[in-house]
Amino acid sequence: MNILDKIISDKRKEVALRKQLIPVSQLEQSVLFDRKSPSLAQALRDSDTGIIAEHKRRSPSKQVINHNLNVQDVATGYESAGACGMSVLTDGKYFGGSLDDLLLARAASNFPLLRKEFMIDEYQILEAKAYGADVILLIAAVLSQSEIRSLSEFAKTLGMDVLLEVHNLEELQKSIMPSLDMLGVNNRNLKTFEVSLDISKNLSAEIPDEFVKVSESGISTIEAIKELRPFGYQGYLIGENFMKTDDPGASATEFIHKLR
Ligand SMILES: O=P(O)(O)OC[C@@H](O)[C@@H](O)c1c[nH]c2ccccc12
Repeated sequence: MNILDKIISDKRKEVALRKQLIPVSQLEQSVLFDRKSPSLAQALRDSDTGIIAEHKRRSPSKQVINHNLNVQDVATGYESAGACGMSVLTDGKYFGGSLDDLLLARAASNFPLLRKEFMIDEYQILEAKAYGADVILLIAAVLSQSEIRSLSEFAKTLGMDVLLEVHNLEELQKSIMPSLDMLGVNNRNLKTFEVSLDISKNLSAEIPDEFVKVSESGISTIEAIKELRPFGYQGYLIGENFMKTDDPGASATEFIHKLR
């Protein structure tokens, strides 16, 4: 079993338990449930820098990235840096995150928040909304075409944006559908952890223009973004490069300033 299969098999068990713990009716009572979600796709279209900054304490590929930060400080730091939005890892077992991280980020900021999670069930989308997310991630490598369709259409009924992540042409071709807002190309292979910006470069021409193109993972320099821009990318998802520092907000501020 590769790491992605393992994560998904654990996730199925986790979601089954969560459903028993907190019923949907309770999620729907969250004061955040009726909040209007700002659009990350629109923020990226309107931006000349396009940074989505991520909160990630650890990962299966890098082990510990940073365990000494306060997620609220990171959120305010990223927002004042001029990031278009923030991605908050909520998986606990492999990434050290939680839904409480999302809630705290929400309490500290007003910009679009992405729930970074391995989504397999509508229940997780309801959780995302209830804990203050505006955007969900769907990973084509672990979902069938009909699952992508039903999950993305469900998110749209809640007024959320959908970022669909692919890593190869086959995943992209099965996924293109009108209920998606952004197409993200993950430069990291989630099965082997190998990273290459060529993945974004090679797939860009196959992404229809109506979707905002996002390049994800392994981006740590201004040069990388300048290389990717001519391929039509308007969004850049950056985690480790900011999170490995003592002050991710300050690091994002400097990065975004240099991009302008
Ligand atoms: O830390 P990086 O290399 O800048 O990567 C950020 C983000 O793209 C990465 O965390 C990510 C992309 N897709 C994912 C899916 C699940 C978990 C994590 C991810």
